[in-house]
Amino acid sequence: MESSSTPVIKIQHLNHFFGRGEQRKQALFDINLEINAGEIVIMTGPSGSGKTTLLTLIGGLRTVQSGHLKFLGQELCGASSEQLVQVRRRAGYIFQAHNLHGSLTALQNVRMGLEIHPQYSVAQMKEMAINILEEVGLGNRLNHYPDNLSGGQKQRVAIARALVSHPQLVLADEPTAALDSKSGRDVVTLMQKLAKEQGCTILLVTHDNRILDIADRTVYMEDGILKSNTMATAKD
Ligand SMILES: Nc1ncnc2c1ncn2[C@@H]1O[C@H](COP(=O)(O)OP(=O)(O)OP(=O)(O)O)[C@@H](O)[C@H]1O
Repeated sequence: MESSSTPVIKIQHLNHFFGRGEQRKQALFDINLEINAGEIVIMTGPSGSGKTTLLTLIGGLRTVQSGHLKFLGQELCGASSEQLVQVRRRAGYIFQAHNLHGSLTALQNVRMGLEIHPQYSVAQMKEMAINILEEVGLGNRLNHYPDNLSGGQKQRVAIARALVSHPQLVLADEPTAALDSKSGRDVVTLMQKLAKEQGCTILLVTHDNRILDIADRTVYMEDGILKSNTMATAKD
């Protein structure tokens, strides 16, 4: 068991490269970052600055090549594929394009978020999926297919799917990009509320200046370098 003071994420001297030979290009340069349990951290920065690369490395979706990246004490540099699978089970993901399955209902999409967790029975999975869909305000849309939901509703299904298994870390990449201002705000407020209730940590990449105030801390990336790491001013 890791102690409660172990950061959820601890990154030291992380570098990342794409391509080989003459095409080889460095995308991340000596990244150092710690994220603590329960924090909401927003990552901003221009297009191409390395935000998605960093997010996918943290989530075990890409191989860590150089430096140290610990997820709940587990070193991901040199981790086996089985260890990476374990990491992915402990994180929830929300992307800009919600990535819902069009042929599955809202309820079935959310239940999928539990299918990699063998400890739950079919009945438990259904109950947990219904409960979280009710929490995100979609209790009356359980059997709707994504095509019959608005953008904001689809993103709420994606949030429900990411959070249904109570992950310790939620990684969100531009979750409001496809939404109008009001829906975008509603979606992040909901993420914030659920994360606080579940005690989970959120790392959210965004260009959306309207939602920066939900962060406990903002980190800024530029040209593959983590340029600033600022605590938010105290919220009332
Ligand atoms: N699969 C890849 N192969 C080669 N280069 C890549 C790959 N993915 C990203 N890159 C390069 O790495 C750099 C960082 O890209 P990344 O997608 O992480 O930036 P970003 O900050 O998330 O950008 P955006 O805000 O546009 O999503 C860019 O120069 C990009 O072209």
